[in-house]
Amino acid sequence: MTSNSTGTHGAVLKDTRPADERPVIELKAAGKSYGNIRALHGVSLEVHPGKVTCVLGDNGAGKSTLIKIISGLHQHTEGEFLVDGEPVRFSTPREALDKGIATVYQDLAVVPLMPVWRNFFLGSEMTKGPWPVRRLDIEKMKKTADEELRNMGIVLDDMEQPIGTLSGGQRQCVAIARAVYFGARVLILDEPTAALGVKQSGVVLKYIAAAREKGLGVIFITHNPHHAYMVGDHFSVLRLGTMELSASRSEVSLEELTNHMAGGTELASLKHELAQVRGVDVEELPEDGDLTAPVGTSSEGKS
Ligand SMILES: Nc1ncnc2c1ncn2[C@@H]1O[C@H](COP(=O)(O)OP(=O)(O)OP(=O)(O)O)[C@@H](O)[C@H]1O
Repeated sequence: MTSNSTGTHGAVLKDTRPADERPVIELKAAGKSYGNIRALHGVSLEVHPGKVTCVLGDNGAGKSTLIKIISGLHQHTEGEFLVDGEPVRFSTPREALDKGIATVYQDLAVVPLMPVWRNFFLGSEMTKGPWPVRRLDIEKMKKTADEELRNMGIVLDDMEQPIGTLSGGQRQCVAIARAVYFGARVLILDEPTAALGVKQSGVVLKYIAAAREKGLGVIFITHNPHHAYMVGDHFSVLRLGTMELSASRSEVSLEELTNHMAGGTELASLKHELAQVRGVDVEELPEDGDLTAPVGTSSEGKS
């Protein structure tokens, strides 16, 4: 893959790629330390319009730190962060939003007892100023929210119903539709399917695919390689703050991605924990991952 490059004195060289191949967001060997704790190190990642970049990783891998840098909650302490080819360092989430970067967190910024349509416009200019707004405006807002949701495949009977009565998947979709309506170019989705069952995960995944079709760049944070592979164009696996894998769809199969997550990351962490509990070195545990076998033996040949 061709890439932008950095000069010997740290100056950003011009991106020579054709305009339609340039990323909206680019991290180059980026990192973040919290005091002595190095949460992220040497991470490179690109987000392109109309593409879904999946970021996978175990607990503590650095996923939240990565999205906090991009969404303006924290600043990187190493490397570069570029938006539209320009180095940036956001001080607030508002600055990220102004560049069209919207983050949808798992615990949504919605007010459960408020109607769906008001949540859709929550914080927007349309609901600021003296309240109540004119009946006409309310009808217009309801109609707009309804149309925007329908556009992306969610049909609700009543825009007046409290958003808390919707399923978790539908609430995620309202938040995504809201970000799209208010002009997001990049959506950062923080584990949007984590708390959902199969059917609701399907609803959200369909919505992610719809956002992609609309030309948005998406960063999809997830623990689930199957969910990632259903909608992803590129897969980045973080492990202990560094990028363990960065591969496009044609470069990695679902099986390989799953093995990376389950076989590599999870098993390695579990073995590390178990070795600590048993007070032995990791090397002394069975190679084949049979953690029931006695220390210093292999489970092969076990009757
Ligand atoms: N504000 C902070 N101060 C100090 N250390 C932090 C802070 N935030 C995160 N860390 C540390 O940075 C590392 C990466 O954490 P991060 O939350 O980014 O991981 P994660 O992949 O999002 O994990 P999870 O899936 O559990 O949310 C962890 O070791 C964590 O303890």
